[in-house]
Formats: sequence, C-alpha cells, structure tokens
Amino acid sequence: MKFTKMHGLGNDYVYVNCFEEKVENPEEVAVKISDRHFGVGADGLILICPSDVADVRMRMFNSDGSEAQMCGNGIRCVAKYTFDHGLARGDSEFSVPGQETFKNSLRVETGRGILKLGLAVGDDGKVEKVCVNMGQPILKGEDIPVALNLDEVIEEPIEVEGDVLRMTCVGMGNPHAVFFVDEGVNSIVLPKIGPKVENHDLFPERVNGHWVEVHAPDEFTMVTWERGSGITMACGTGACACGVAGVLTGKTERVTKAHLPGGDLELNWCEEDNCVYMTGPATEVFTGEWPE
Ligand SMILES: N[C@@H](CCC[C@H](N)C(=O)O)C(=O)O
Repeated sequence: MKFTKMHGLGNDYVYVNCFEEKVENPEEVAVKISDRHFGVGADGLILICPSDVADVRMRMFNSDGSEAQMCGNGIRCVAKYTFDHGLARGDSEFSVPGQETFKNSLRVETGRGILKLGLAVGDDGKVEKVCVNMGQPILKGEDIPVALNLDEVIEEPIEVEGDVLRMTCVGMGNPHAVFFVDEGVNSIVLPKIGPKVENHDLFPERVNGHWVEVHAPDEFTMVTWERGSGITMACGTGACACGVAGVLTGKTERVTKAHLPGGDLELNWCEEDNCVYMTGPATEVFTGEWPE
C-alpha cells in the first residue's frame, strides 16, 4: 500500500490515496501504522477517497483505530494532496465574508458534511496554506454530545479527580471540551488529566480536551489531549472550538490567533454566516510503502 506522510502543524497522519489503493480494514491499519516504534508513526490514518458529491471524500481514524467525524489539520492536508497530485483542479473562487478571496478552492466530503476550502498556491504551483470553512459550531449539549440538557454549555462544572473544573463545550462535527486556565498551559499535566476528561461520564462519545491561556482578546495559547490519539502538537477542530469558547465566555474576539505546540492557526468565527474559518499550513513529508 502506497502512502504519504503529511502534517498540519505537527499533527501528523498517514494519508492513503484511495483513488488507487484499497484499505480493507482501516481501523486495524490505523493502529499498526500509527505506532511510533513498530509502524510509520503518526497521530492516525486518513483516507482520501472518491466522492459522488464533492471533489474528494476524507475518512479519518485516530491512532486507537476509532473513526472521527472531522479533522481540521487533516482536511488542510487532504486539500493539499488533492490539488498537488492533480485529483481535482480546484479552479473556482472561495472567499471569507468581508475578507480574503482565494483563486482556487475545493469541496471535501467529511463526517460533518461537505466543507469548502480556499487554497493559497505558491510560485512552485503547490498549496502552501489552506483556509477551511469549518461550518457552524454546534452548541446544544445533546448535539455535541454532552450529557447536559442545555442549549449552550458555558463554564459548566465538571468534577475531575476531586477537583471541580469549569468547561465550555463546542461541537465542530466532533466533540470538544475547553478549559480556560489563568496559571499558564504549562501547568497542565496532560497525561494525567487528559484521559480522565476524555473518558468522563459526561461525554457519551468521549471528548477532545483543550486547555487555553488567553493572552489578549485576539490571541491565546492552547494544549490538547485528543480523543483516540492522546497528546498531539495541534488540533484544528479543537482550535476552532477554543476560538468559539473564547467568544461565548467573553474572553476573546471573533478573530483570533491560536498558538499551538506545533505552530499557529488563524481563526475567525464570522458573524455574517455563523461559520468558523480556520487558516493554516499543510506539509507533505515523505512517501512510502506499507507491506500489509
Ligand atoms: N487532530 C484533529 C482531530 C482528530 C479527531 C479527534 N481526535 C476526534 O476523535 O474527534 C484536528 O486537527 O481537528
């Protein structure tokens, strides 16, 4: 099986072009191929497949083999692969209301529907940066899902190992719980608290957990424990959820820069269409062949 290793801000996945390859058991392959000692090493597996309704369809599997609805860093890499490898031409325009216009765009079918993306193409004809319309955030408790019968889950208490924390929950197709911390994100012991939050009874489908330090209304730093993959260097859907949580709690403005361990993302929860726009890089690292 031919594969391509790609990353978005260090959130790395093994990508398989399913226009050419067939992956019989992606859940099992994801676990084996993601292993950093016995496999290729990645946060998971992403399949780029033909679609009847969009340019391509993506399926993403965490390193524990679970399938997630969406991956923000992954979709930027899917767009780069699709354009750079000629799977689609992407020759129509894409614009962010009242902001940038991109000459090239793509439509990607995901577990949360069809998402549109604008491509910034460099002088070498390859995609350098991608802006994704991540859709409208999901705020109702049961839709995220969180086991709380609330229209919005803002600064609600959650007990973790005897401590009562305050969480704001946002769905970006997949579920996110955001914790604002005053004492800096380095004070968070992710391997200890991450699994407790991910598997807490309040989250029927588990959850991605993020800890956020706000520096200014337009700037924050975040660290992440991802559902199904643990600590990652970046989480795109998570950054969008943190941007939305910042607005809901009155801590940030709608346009923000998120600092993640692997680099920065630009976020815009646009008032005009209620959609979240996320802009960041996508990088191809190497190609290889997996024997199984
Ligand atoms: N790294 C991703 C999110 C991947 C899926 C997540 N772990 C989940 O299970 O929901 C991103 O960049 O959004």
